[in-house]
Amino acid sequence: MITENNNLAETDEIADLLSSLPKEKSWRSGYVYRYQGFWCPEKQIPAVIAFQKHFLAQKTDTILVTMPKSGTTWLKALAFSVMNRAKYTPSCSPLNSVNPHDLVPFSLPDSIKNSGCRIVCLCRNPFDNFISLWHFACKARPERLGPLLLEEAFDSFCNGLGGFGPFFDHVLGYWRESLERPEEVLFLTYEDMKEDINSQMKRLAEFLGCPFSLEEEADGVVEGITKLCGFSNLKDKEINKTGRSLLYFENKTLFRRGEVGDWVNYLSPEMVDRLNKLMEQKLAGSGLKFKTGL
Ligand SMILES: Nc1ncnc2c1ncn2[C@@H]1O[C@H](COP(=O)(O)OS(=O)(=O)O)[C@@H](OP(=O)(O)O)[C@H]1O
Repeated sequence: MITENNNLAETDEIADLLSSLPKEKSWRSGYVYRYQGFWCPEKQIPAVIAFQKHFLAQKTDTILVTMPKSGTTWLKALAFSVMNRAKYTPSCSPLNSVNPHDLVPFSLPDSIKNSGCRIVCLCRNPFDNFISLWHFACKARPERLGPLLLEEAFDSFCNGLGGFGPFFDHVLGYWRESLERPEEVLFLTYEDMKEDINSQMKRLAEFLGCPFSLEEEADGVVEGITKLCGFSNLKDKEINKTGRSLLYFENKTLFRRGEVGDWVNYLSPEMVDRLNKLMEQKLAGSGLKFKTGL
């Protein structure tokens, strides 16, 4: 009974909270609400609150932080493989039959900041991140809402919506933390990983406290893991062609092109100009620069 009453009280609290927050139509269905500065889908707000209230981070935890469509699946595969390499060689890795999202769960609350645990943040240039988000939203959007126009989605992305935005607030928050607390926060970019995955993975392993030994390097362990977690290898696994993870997403939607610079095929010169100006303005003085593939 007590639990039931508590649940009812919490439901009322959430309804009150939602009615007090700014809201906008979601790209997919329903609304997104601006909660603690970021745009969240309605159904995820109770989860965020519960997590912030109850999750206690331990110093030994490793937290992966990403914007949706910035390379989460890739980072989960790499971090899992690096940390478990003593247990699994690439040929017997669970990644051969399980999607990375089912090996590394989603998370993030307040105690993390003070726990001294490690945080790995992966970001992607906003041009490609937006295009990847848009493609995904087009697939996930119910048919009854009609097509999600590129122009409409772009405008809303620039206004801070889309994928837990504002994009730049999210990215800059973690960028600044990584400069202030480099032992606790590692900042990676999708573009650097595409350019040289072996050296970025060595940075990751060092940060996670399990650097590759000279012997491992000579034995090709680094290349073995980067190949296992590579786009074409994961994309071709049966589980990622036909399976579902995260309860409802089809795994195949997590693997589209996996390239830097695909946005040139979609954005008009006016859009590019608008996002370039926004990026310059938001990143000014921060020291953060994104490679866009041009
Ligand atoms: N292994 C690997 N290597 C390189 N790139 C990869 C990999 N896995 C997924 N991808 C590309 O990442 C984009 C999906 O982003 P996320 O994994 O963050 O999606 S999600 O937020 O978890 O739903 C999406 O980018 P786009 O192709 O540009 O849409 C995927 O194709």
